[in-house]
Amino acid sequence: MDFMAMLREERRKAGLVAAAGSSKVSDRAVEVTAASKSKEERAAADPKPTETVPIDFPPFKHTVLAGATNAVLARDGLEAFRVHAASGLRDVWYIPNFCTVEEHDDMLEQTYSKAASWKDIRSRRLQCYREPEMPPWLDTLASSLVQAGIFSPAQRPNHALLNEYEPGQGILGHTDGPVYHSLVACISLGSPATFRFTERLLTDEIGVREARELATLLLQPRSLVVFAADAYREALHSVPALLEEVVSADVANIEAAQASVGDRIPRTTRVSITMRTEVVAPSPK
Ligand SMILES: O=C(O)CCC(=O)C(=O)O
Ligand SMILES: [Fe+2]
Repeated sequence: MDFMAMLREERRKAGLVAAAGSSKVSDRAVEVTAASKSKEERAAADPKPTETVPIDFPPFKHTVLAGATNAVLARDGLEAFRVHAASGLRDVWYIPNFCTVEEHDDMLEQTYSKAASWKDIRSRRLQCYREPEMPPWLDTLASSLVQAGIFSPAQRPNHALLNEYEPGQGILGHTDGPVYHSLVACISLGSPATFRFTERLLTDEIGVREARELATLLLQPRSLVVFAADAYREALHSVPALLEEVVSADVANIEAAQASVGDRIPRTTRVSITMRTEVVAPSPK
């Protein structure tokens, strides 16, 4: 498929992704709901919580992620990791080495374990989990994000979305929407990739003028990117569909990502884990 056709396809699919991201029940919950329909009907008068099915992931070897920068994070808070974008875009943080190599490999092993349930879309593959059906390893990640002070205990992430991108795949500019609190943390596994913020145009500006680029980041494996507030609400974020990254001078986190202008980095498979907090807890059906 040529690049323009791929973009058209991605645009068509973006609606489906948004729908998948905002649906109130996971695939597993749907299966459980369908299988126990008559039981549910009987239980209509009996407001017992719906039974959940344990997800049989292999044991996760870590109780908390212990990457080298976490000590700095615990001592100084997120401020030390703020991305200073020339556009003035605030509320984006880049944390290199958020997990160790061993933790990274363990998370990839969990991602590809037999218990994982993938949803295929044309432009990439997804796994989507939400409490109370979060696999133990993603629960550990949620705890680590609270321990690191990124999420407050009251807004512990209750939703995990895994995206797998093959070389040449990406995600078009989008916002994550009001379904979640306006704070996202995304850990990268496997390939490095560019992550870009662009201006969110008003309806009457679309097609009239080009959206401004607000910040380009290079996300290295084992890093965590966090964004919130205006970067969440007023900017679109995307991962360009590339076969190779060419690092330019406007990469806002070039030092923290330990890259140099002109570096060419071929894309391999990348898995991202996006952790968010749904505003309203899913109500048992
Ligand atoms: O893969 C990424 O880094 C971003 C994923 C993303 O934006 C999303 O799932 O909403
Ligand atoms: Fe997103």
